[in-house]
Amino acid sequence: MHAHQATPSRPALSADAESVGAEGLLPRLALTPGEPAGIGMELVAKLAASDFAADLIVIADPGALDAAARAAGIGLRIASYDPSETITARARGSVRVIAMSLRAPAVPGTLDPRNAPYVLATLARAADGAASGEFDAIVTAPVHKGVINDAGIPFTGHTEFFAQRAGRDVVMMLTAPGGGRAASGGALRVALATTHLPLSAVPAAITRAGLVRTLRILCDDLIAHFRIAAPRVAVLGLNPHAGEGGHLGREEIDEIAPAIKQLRAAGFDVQGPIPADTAFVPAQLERYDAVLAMYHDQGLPVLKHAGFGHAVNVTLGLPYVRTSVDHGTALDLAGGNRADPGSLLAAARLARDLAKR
Ligand SMILES: NC(=O)C1=CN([C@@H]2O[C@H](COP(=O)(O)OP(=O)(O)OC[C@H]3O[C@@H](n4cnc5c(N)ncnc54)[C@H](O)[C@@H]3O)[C@@H](O)[C@H]2O)C=CC1
Ligand SMILES: NCC(=O)COP(=O)(O)O
Repeated sequence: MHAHQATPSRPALSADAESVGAEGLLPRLALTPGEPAGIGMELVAKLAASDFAADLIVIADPGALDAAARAAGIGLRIASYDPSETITARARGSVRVIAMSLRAPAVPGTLDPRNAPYVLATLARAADGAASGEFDAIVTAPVHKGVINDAGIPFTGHTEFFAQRAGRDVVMMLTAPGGGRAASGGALRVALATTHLPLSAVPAAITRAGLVRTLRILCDDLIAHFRIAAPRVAVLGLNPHAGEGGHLGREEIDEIAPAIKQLRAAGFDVQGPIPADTAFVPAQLERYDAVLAMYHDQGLPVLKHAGFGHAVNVTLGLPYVRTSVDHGTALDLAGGNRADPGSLLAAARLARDLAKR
């Protein structure tokens, strides 16, 4: 059944066929467009208009999705989602939708806290469907963390939301094409020991036990899902010069080095603590498959400098695959058909690849 008709100008079948599964079924990806005042719906429409081979299940308000697509010059074919239906080909521009209703009209560029429960409901539906095996993976477009909190709902990010719902410890890792070790595909991979918390709270959050958990998840995932047989991981220090032997801070001595020692004793090739200011010079990066940064803005500026627009955020440690874009809601671009879908496409590709593995 078509909830919203709109014929794409050229409804060609997907040519991106290498990814079709052994039984000929397309992998089923749950897509959450995120903040309705941002660029998420436009990006989802642009992904749908491409020849990307997957069964795209968009969890969103269908009217708002259609309007955002039209504003970008895309005529989507929006069908209602029936879980019992599987598909072997997707026409360009076609998506299936799990309909959820906005609480207030979506106005590009203007946040409205009344839509926060809607945004979280889309994430919850995606998480529950992925956990039950209904979806092969989740791909998320950006949410606005501030407006969800403005609505009175404590929320720090997708990563923490999915971790809590799944009851798992997770690790945020971003991967950008190029800039990393050639032997493991050349990608620059930056994982974070801490995620969305005030800078003043970071030192107390850097603990030996937490780092051991994070490094185990990171190493295990690099081996199992990224097919790196014996990953080499660089662990950054927290303080300038990795603490300068304790003269510029003790976290390296008290927490970080003992965690590294524990991982090495368990057979993992984990090095550090390495001073963060030189860890990202090309000769250093060539030695490592991933870098563990101690906090968000220690690692992500470098990653985004290297690959903004093509990088992917992946949550390691979940019982299902979840990837996301490398950018935020870009309220300044919303509704203007100026949003680059490169990162969402890369996130969808990685989700599909990881789900196949
Ligand atoms: N995965 C997620 O849900 C993420 C959400 N955010 C949220 O986004 C909000 C806004 O964050 P900002 O720091 O302003 O970063 P932002 O990424 O939204 O914008 C930074 C700059 O990049 C540009 N930009 C972003 N995405 C683009 C795209 N696809 N194509 C072309 N240009 C693009 C924007 O126009 C702006 O100039 C934050 O409040 C945060 O909560 C931020 C990062 C990730
Ligand atoms: N800067 C990365 C970011 O904020 C993404 O967080 P999440 O919403 O994917 O947890």
